[in-house]
Amino acid sequence: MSDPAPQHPYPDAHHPDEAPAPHALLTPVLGLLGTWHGRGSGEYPTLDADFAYAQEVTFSHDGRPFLHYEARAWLVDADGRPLRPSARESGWWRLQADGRVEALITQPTGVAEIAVGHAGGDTVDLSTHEVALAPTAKKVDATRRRYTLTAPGTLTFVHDLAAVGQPLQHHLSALLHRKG
Ligand code: HEM
Repeated sequence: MSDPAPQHPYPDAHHPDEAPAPHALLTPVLGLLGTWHGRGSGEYPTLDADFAYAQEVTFSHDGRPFLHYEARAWLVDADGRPLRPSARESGWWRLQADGRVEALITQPTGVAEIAVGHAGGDTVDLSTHEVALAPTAKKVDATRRRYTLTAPGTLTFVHDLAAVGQPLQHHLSALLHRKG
C-alpha cells in the first residue's frame, strides 16, 4: 500500500551546493539563494511618517529555471522591537536567456505584479510589466525593485512605488544579511 502522507520527493534547495543542482539559467541569481534577514526604512508622500521595518527574504529552487521568492516584513520601533506585521509577498522569478527575468509576485493587499528585468553582475533590477488589482486593493501603478549583492552575504534592496496617484518614487530601502 502506498504511504498516505509521503514526503515531497523534490524539496527546494536553498544553497548552490545543495541538491538538486541549479538549472544553468539560474547562474546569474545563485548568489541570492538562501534566507536573508535585515532592517530597512520606508517612506511615501501620502504617509504621515517614515517607518522602520525588519524583513526576512528567502530564495529557493527545485532544479528548474525559476526561483521561489518569499518576503515577510514587520514594523519595528526605534529600538528594533517588533510593532506589527507588515507587507508580505511571494512569487516566482522565471529566468530566461541572457539573465532576463520575468517575476510574478502576489501580495495579500490584493496586488499581483508581473515585473520584468535583468539579473547580471551583482544586481537584479525589476520593473513593472503589468499590475492586476483585486477590486478592493489600493491603486498600484508600478514598482521598481533593485537587489544588489554588495559583499558576500550582504544584500541591499531598494523599492520604488507609483501608487495612489503618486509618481514612481522611493518607498523602501533595506540592508539584508544572509542567515546561517
Ligand atoms: C518591506 C516591504 C514593505 C513595507 C515594510 C511596507 C510598509 C508600508 C507601510 C508601513 C505603509 C503605511 C500603511 C500601513 O501602515 O500599513 C505602506 C503603505 C503602502 N505601501 Fe508599502 N510596504 C512594503 C512593500 C510594499 C510593496 C511591495 C508595495 C506595492 C507593490 C507597497 C505599496 C504600498 C501602498 C500602495 C501603500 C498605501 C499608500 C497610501 O495609501 O497612502 N508596499 N507600506
